[in-house]
Amino acid sequence: MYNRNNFDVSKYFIVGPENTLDRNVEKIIEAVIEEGFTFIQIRSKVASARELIDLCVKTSDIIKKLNKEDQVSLVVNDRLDIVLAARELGAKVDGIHVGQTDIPVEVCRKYLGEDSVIGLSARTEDLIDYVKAKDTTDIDYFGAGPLRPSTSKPDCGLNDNGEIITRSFEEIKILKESSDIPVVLGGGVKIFDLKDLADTGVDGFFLISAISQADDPRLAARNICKEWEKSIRK
Ligand SMILES: Cc1ncc(COP(=O)(O)OP(=O)(O)O)c(N)n1
Ligand SMILES: Cc1ncsc1CCOP(=O)(O)O
Ligand SMILES: [Mg+2]
Repeated sequence: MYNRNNFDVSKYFIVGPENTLDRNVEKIIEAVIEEGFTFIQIRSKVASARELIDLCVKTSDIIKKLNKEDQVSLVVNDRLDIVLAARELGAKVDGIHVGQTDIPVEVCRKYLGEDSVIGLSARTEDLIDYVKAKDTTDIDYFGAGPLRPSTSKPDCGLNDNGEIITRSFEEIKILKESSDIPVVLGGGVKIFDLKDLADTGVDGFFLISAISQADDPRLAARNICKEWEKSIRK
């Protein structure tokens, strides 16, 4: 029922109510899906559990209404409880995205089941080591980055000295070549990065602000999808 055997991380939009400049989150999600995005992550560090569950149910309804349940996957950032609660209310939430300090992948797999999508993130250089040393059986894709400092996640790429370490396209290419599961890259990604990103061979990009803070999110999503498709075809 969930999309584990059939998901596309190529055009991956992350959003929560704190990202949209007070504009309606569902409307932006609907526009982004209509324009061609293939993967949606609900992520909020401020919304209540009820708000998150409600947003999951509404997003699942949008995907269903657009008849894209097989083409567009929906996951929740960090919150296993929200995935389970939204499913209980009938939403098709395909899985979860977790990072290094979140609920372990094995625990997510146990509660979500074999057909759920589970993404894991870490800094690009840590993932290069991770793929060599660890078992990736329960992980369906890697979220890596950042490419640039991210205003949506200011701690992304922060090292122990308080510096933001961004990743070069060359490192991203090395990660992609060493990984046996899909790699999606994000953190400060803008439309003008897509060609270089596509050239690294990564399976997709993820972003928040390039769409959620754009004057016209629908137009931004359309242009970003077109640019990615053009870039991977070259
Ligand atoms: C696709 C994707 N990649 C990376 C992240 C970051 O996850 P994490 O490091 O756990 O940080 P938070 O997003 O929880 O602040 C992500 N969410 N999605
Ligand atoms: C969730 C997340 N994880 C790593 S960077 C990031 C935020 C990306 O947002 P933006 O595209 O606005 O930099
Ligand atoms: Mg997390």
